[in-house]
Amino acid sequence: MTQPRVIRWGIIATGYIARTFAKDLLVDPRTRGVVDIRHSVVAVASSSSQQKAQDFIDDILGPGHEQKEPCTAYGSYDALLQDAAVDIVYVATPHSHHFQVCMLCLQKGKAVLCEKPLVVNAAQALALQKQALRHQTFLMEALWTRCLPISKTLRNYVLDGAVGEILRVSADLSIGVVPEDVFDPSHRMVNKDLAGGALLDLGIYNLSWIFYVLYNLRPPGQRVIPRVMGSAMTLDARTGVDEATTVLLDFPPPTAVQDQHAAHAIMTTAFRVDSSVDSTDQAAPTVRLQGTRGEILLYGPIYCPHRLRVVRKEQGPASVEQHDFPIPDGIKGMMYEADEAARCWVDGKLESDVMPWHESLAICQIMDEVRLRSNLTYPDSVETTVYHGQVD
Ligand SMILES: NC(=O)C1=CN([C@@H]2O[C@H](COP(=O)(O)OP(=O)(O)OC[C@H]3O[C@@H](n4cnc5c(N)ncnc54)[C@H](OP(=O)(O)O)[C@@H]3O)[C@@H](O)[C@H]2O)C=CC1
Ligand SMILES: O=C1OC[C@@H](O)[C@H](O)[C@H]1O
Repeated sequence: MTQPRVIRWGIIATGYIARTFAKDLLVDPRTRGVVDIRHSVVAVASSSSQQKAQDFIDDILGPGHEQKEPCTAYGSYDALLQDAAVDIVYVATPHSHHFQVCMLCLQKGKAVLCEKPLVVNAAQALALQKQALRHQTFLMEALWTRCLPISKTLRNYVLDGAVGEILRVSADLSIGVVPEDVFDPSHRMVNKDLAGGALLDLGIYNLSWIFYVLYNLRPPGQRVIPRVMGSAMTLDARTGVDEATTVLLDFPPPTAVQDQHAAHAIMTTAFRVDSSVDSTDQAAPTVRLQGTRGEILLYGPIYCPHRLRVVRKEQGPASVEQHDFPIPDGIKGMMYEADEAARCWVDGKLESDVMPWHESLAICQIMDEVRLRSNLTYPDSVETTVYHGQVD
């Protein structure tokens, strides 16, 4: 049997999600039926200190781990990018730093999987994509939800026309916290200097689901960028980022296609209310796709829904199909996006069809317009498209 191709990852930043991602990365790929590739963490960089990177390595590769490849700790992001052993870099800094760090990675010829949102605005997304093209280097927004098995199941139902033409999508991600109690003003979730706020941090998932169904899964000639028809944004009194955002989108029918209708989408995201306060089986769906012949419903937090139901209206109650997607203890599910990025890189692709550049760009354009309507801006140093050529 052929040996799996080993993908050598460099991890940039050592916070919460970097640790979670690295742990998922090291789960034996055969446990999910993957035999063509295997992931290895060969370098970790912290902007704070080399010791912080070393502590991270000691944690993820501590006793019980079988990785054969050595892993180096770096005290700067730049130093990691000089390491020839690194094939692909996972960027896990706050939003404010994605643009500069990714530009640097691409300049050094390193493939990049960057945490969501890819960048802070559409101009930055375009500049980054030009940089990837110039250096012929892979770039992907780490929208992990798109790569989960539940998304593939949903994709098949939509493409099979299981519920007819989908005319409305609604998605909610609301986390039910009192921001003043749980987020210090310096916390990345509410800090303007780190490009915090509900829209960029949470609303990106809602937009991703909406775009997946009403854009990505349509044939290329039928993809239309939606119009923002309305939005409401409540700004955090302490820091000025948004703590609640609602957006109404209109996807006009493509002019070249007869008998196709407009589709509407509604996204809601908020800190103070919960997507569902009901933790029983009766909880409301968090993503709802309404079609001409029925609906597809997702349950659980929209970044990782655990249940999918398909309800076909003309066949009565017996037509309900349900699929559950339990995630094993100790795993979040981020290895699926790593598999996707790794395979694209092995195949010499610059982008992934699952999360293509034009879609990351289109989603940034929507977020820009929503922010513009409510006058939410980030500091110039965060919104800039001027690449400094280095990262502090
Ligand atoms: N996919 C998912 O489910 C999730 C994704 N995310 C995304 O991951 C990214 C990081 O989030 P998260 O890990 O929660 O954030 P953390 O605050 O836990 O970690 C961010 C890390 O970035 C580095 N960093 C560099 N500059 C700064 C700075 N000025 N202020 C703070 N940290 C800095 C630090 O690492 P060091 O000191 O080592 O350089 C820090 O530990 C965001 O894009 C977020 O949207 C977050 C949570 C869940
Ligand atoms: O990406 C995310 O998903 C889960 C949320 O709790 C987190 O704040 C966010 O960054």
